[in-house]
Amino acid sequence: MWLAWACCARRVIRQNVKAPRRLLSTQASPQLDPLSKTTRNIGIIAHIDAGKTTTTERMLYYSGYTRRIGDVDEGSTVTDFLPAERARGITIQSAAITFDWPPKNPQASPTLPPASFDTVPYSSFSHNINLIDTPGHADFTFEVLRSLRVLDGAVCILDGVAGVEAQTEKVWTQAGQYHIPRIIFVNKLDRVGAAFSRTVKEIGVRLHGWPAVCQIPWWKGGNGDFVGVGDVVHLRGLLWQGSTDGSQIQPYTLEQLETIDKTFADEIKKARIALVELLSEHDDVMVEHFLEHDEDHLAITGLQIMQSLRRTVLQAPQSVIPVFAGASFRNIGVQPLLDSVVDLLPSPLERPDPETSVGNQIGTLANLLNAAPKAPAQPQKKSKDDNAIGPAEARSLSACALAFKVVNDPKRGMLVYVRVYSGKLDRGANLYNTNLHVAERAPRILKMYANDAVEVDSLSSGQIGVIPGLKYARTGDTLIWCKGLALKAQPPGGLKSLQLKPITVPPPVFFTSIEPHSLSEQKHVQECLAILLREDPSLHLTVDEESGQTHLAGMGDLHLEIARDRLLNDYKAKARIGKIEIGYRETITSSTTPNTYILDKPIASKPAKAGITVALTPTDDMMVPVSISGETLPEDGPFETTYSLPDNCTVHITHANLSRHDSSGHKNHIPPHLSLPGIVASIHSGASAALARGPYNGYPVSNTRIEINLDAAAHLFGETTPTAISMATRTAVQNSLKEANDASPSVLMEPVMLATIFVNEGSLGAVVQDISSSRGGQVLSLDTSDAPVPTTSLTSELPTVDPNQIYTPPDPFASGTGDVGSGLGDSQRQIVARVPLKEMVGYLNQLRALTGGRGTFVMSVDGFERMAAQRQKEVVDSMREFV
Ligand SMILES: Nc1nc2c(ncn2[C@@H]2O[C@H](COP(=O)(O)OP(=O)(O)OP(=O)(O)O)[C@@H](O)[C@H]2O)c(=O)[nH]1
Repeated sequence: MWLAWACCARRVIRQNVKAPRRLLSTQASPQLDPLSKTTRNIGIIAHIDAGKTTTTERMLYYSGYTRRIGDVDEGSTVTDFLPAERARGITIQSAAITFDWPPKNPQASPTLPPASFDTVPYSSFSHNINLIDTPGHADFTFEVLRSLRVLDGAVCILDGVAGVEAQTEKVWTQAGQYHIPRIIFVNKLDRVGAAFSRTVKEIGVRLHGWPAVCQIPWWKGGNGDFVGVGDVVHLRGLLWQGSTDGSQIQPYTLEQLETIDKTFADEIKKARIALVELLSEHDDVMVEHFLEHDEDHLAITGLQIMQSLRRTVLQAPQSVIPVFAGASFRNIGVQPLLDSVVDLLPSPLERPDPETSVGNQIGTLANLLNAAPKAPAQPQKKSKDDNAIGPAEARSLSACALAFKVVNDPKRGMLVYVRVYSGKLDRGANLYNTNLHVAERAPRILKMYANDAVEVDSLSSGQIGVIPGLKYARTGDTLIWCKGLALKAQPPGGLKSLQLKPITVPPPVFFTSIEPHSLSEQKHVQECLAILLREDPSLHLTVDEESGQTHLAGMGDLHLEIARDRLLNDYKAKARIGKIEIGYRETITSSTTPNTYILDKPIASKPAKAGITVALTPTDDMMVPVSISGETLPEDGPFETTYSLPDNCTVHITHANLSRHDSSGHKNHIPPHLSLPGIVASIHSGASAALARGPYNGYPVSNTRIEINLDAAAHLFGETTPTAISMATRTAVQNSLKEANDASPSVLMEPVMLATIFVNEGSLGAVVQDISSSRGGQVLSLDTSDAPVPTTSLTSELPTVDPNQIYTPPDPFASGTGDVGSGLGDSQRQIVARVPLKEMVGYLNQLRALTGGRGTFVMSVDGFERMAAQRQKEVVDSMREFV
């Protein structure tokens, strides 16, 4: 009999349910919030083209939110909604969509979840899933990172033919750094050449974890026709009917399988033994179950196995990786995968508290809110320290949320996706943006269900939702709500500087110039660019105020190509966009003595006067990308303020007589309309503007320390305004940069990439030769992808896995046993090399030519390096050719 999945799952699972003797709940406080308890915020991560969007479309369809299955190849998917995504068949923006799994019965009245899930599977109750489909292309790594931040768990999709690919490894490691519990879905098992066994072994060695094979592929008659899966957890076969929408699944018990496909039934038993053995090594409770069941691997219930898997998945670091099988495009395997999402991945209540800062204090959100002294606060007495949160202030915080994504929806306008981390956010709340220090009202709150937006009254902690109509909030901003606080009022004490940990934005390595067709178009072009930047903080914009030239910089050529498409096609900006070029940096080679500049000219027809003293010093040669928080450094004394700027630059401001900690004496030194925070912020913005274009070749300036002396008596006047300070600083720094360049010419720094290249053994020699001779790269390591991969600093907590110790079922297409350790003739090799970015432009085509189309690679910025004189000359000459 064919059964719809939801009923079939319930029935089979119920047969297996027995109350375990020892119960374990990882939930912090299960009764706290029934909604959060039954919420899963999960992401889908993978290499490009592994099938993320295809799988997501099935998830939406089976959960009842779409009436037809969208097709990537026809451009009819829900999640890839940008025209640029649909045209290219790739995901660029991560989209967050909500659905329920198992589907809710629309006729049934709402019920509360069971008090505990100790005796029933989580998937026996409908859960609210917020799913984030992330891009696989390396140019959009930042999109992936900002999504990872708000996830509680992830499904990693692998292409069953290609196995563990370069980008998978990268995203997997990044997710591991955020301690995100992960499960794996081996997709595309219907394709000729699919190798489940090899893929599972690659999971072990490349992703540094023990694969727990929870499903094995069901190849009809043992040959290549993929028809379903063997469910190792519940000991059954699940057969999908070919050429249907996949909603009907035929379950077979082991006894039934014995008669129709004995080899398959035997393999499920072997897989079960391996699974119980593996779990017993990582979970003591499983050992107890094993002994209770007289050491019979098959007698342990499906629920006990699931609970054990869940415990191991939630261990940090995660060393057991549950593996599932399917072919989304053929509609096979998605429903059991969804059950596993609910059963194995954590609710928001089971996740660690987010990292947060208040001024220079760093801790978890709960810690910072509770760190306030326990004694009752003096109601009228205002906290002296602006960087502290007292008990009264902590109590006044009604909600704290992170804006993790801003999308300009063609129909609904600007949508800000938020995740609430504390409290409850109500419709109509006045949200204070602690990054921009502005407040704005949240007129409505939405949940995005596939194509429909549903209005809700509030979002509680752990929930993801969308606020439409916000004017300022950008991706990465922290939004707080203090109930009762007027829109124009500031939150009390340290609350106004409370920030959830920002995401590291990598330095941009490509740029293009943008020029409006006419002066009248300029305003519209600028508005469109502002939207692009609000959506994507990994784009950088610089405007040269003298020449009016605008440069847009980004992470990769595809990144800028997409930005160009959006600007011209989606937003209809009328502008000429230049060719995409490498973003070099220039750096000074000599120090300057202090120069004082006094600006004294009207600004916007009003008298303005301000002065500043500036000196420059070059810093280290090598530049390593670092995160720029825009915050002052904690080690500063009261009379100095240091900002880290992009590209290894710093600005150190000395402000004698003006203490950062005590403003009571400031009125004796500075005009009443100015404040020290406002002054240093203006100096910061002026210095940043000057560094955006260097005097040597117009590239951003790197590796420079700016010493600024603010002498209030000599530099501040009655006509001094923040704009005047900023302009004076900009000119002073520009003058000093010119002086340094005249004394001894600046040099160029070029982006150098860390490339990981996967090739077949036969092409190794040619690829290494090409990298090291023709491209001037430096090969750092050569590994076989079959050999146990040694752990690195990022994976050092994880096991080094011997592939021979991993259980796998036989592959129908395998030339041998699929034993990765046995050294197959055409095994994969991994080359890690440092190569200048200039030499990697268009590399994929060359790699494909050298490897018969089989080579792949990923790269990320490793740093910027000073160029040798000859190389620099070539670059400068080639640039002049285009002028
Ligand atoms: N044969 C087969 N093809 C599949 C399967 N799943 C996806 N595909 C195809 O693989 C291609 C890529 O699928 P997508 O779903 O766009 O992959 P993706 O991971 O979202 O790709 P990006 O968004 O670009 O990273 C499309 O042509 C799909 O039709 C599968 O199970 N079997």
